Amino acid sequence: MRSARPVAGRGRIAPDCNSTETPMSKTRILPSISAAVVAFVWGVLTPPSVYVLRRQDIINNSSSTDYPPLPYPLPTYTPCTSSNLDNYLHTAPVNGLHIVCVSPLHLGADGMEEQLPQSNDAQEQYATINKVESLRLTFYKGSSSPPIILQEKVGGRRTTNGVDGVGAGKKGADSIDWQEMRVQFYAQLGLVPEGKLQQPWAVFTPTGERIVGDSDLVTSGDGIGSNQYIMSNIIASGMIIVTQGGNWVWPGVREGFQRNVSLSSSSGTTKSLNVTIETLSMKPLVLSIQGFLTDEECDHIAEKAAPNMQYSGVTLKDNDIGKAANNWRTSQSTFLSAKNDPILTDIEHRTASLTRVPRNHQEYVQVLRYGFTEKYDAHHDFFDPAQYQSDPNTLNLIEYGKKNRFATVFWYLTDVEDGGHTIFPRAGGLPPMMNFADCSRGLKVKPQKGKVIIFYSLDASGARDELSLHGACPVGEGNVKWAANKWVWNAPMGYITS
Ligand SMILES: O=C(O)CCC(=O)C(=O)O
Ligand SMILES: [Fe+2]
Repeated sequence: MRSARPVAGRGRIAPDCNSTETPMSKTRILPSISAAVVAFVWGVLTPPSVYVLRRQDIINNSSSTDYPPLPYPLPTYTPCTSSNLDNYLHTAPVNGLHIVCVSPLHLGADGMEEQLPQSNDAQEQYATINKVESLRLTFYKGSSSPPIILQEKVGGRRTTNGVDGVGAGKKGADSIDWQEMRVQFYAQLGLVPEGKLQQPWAVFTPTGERIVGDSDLVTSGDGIGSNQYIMSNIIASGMIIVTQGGNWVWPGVREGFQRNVSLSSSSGTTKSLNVTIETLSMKPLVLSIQGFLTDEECDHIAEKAAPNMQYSGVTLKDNDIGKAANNWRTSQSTFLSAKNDPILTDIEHRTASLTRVPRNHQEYVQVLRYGFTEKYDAHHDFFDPAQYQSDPNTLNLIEYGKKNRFATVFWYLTDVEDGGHTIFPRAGGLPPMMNFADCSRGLKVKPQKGKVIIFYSLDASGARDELSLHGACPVGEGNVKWAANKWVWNAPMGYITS
């Protein structure tokens, strides 16, 4: 069952087509790396330094000037206070999940560096975005604390007299070059670029809105996707999250951790929904959300699927070719398209909002029905290319491993009184199994109508998580379990386009 981790590609860093800077080269990266080493040693040898905020009259000035609004909304400001950080930091490093705190700075009238205000007040935000000349960045590699806190400053563009931010040089968000900041991210967080088997890393707000990805082309001007857009969003957000895998992963924090999250509706037709995401397991990452689906929605899905349910297959691995699927899986299933079905369409949008992964990464929903004794032995939802070497269709689909099922959003459509648990037999790092039908070990999730769980088959770095092994335990007498798989890939797949 085990497989090699995808080898991260080490391609060149694509220069931004519209950048006025020269493409990055080793000569630019090397000083950054030395700076990173110094910063690292500094960070390890000294306690985390708290930047001392110098009061400045800039705060008073900010209301006296009217700054024009930006042509896009800015994210909510999340200050890196210890209580906010508590919602993102882990006691052990998480592979591929990083936190960066961003403080905007400028040189005050006295030539001293000053921290600019950050808040949710629009005028204050615009003032800061117009005045910023450099940033102080605090890196939490692996989103763990303590101890790796590094401080780095990204300077503003060089001005005519060669000093950052002084004289006739540019001010404002556009004076800070995303390309330069990107180099710091590579150096400080140990990121790897997009490669044959690696999706590009990406930057998000703490609520999972994507700001920019490493392979994004930066557009010119000041619209969405421009340098100004990226920097304004990063500054306004205050805290930002970087995932090496390029897709949002809700930080699990610890078992039992609860996070309140607001979900957007599909097209303004339904009201938004507030849910609580609870961490059931850290390894693998399994999250649970009660009341995600209404009873009516659950019934609608099961009724719609019922006429087409079939005892059906699994994608056979090389070693299993010739074997019948009911060796492992005795349930019935069918795929449902949401086309012309406003209820399903709405749930797909809600699922996209819940995962913060766009809807075009989803497969059609696969509805499942288990009668008495029916089950699905432990398996992974990802495809390990090593196990599909004689299946060119699967290999092409997954691009030899660059693309894969990333997360499963599993919808429970009925209550089940006896049996029918979803089981994660390696939860917490338990050893590999000998008997894949063993329902006696690991984390067991009881089916409850309207509840969903999210489990991540790929970790935040994009690597396949062997611990995401899971199965469905046999259903007890007199019970029927209806449920559904909403598989979310790590890249757009073209199944769902509209
Ligand atoms: O029914 C369950 O609880 C899990 C089903 C499953 O893992 C699958 O269909 O891939
Ligand atoms: Fe599964």
